[in-house]
Amino acid sequence: MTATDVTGARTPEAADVITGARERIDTLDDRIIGLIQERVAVSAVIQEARITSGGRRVNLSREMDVLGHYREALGKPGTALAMTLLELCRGKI
Ligand SMILES: O=C(O)C(=O)C[C@]1(C(=O)O)C=C[C@@H](O)C=C1
Repeated sequence: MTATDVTGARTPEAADVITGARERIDTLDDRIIGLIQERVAVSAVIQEARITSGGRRVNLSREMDVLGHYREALGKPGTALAMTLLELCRGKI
């Protein structure tokens, strides 16, 4: 397969742009995944402390703040993203 086939571009110049930009996206995705894993670990510390103290795993008022933060930054899809992050961090509720 040629670079144009793989990228869907119709010219070698466009294929070069796409190939370079995809490398940057792959690097960004690796960083995003690393940050998500870090968030999961920090969230686990909070939940553990709360549960050990006799509290509940989930704190809905804080989740509303997190959802609002993402919605303000990213719009409606931000809410869906935050819900997915919360599910990764505390499991399904
Ligand atoms: O901030 C907390 O109290 C947390 O437990 C962290 C966190 C989160 O991952 O953002 C996870 C579970 C809670 O329901 C609320 C928020």
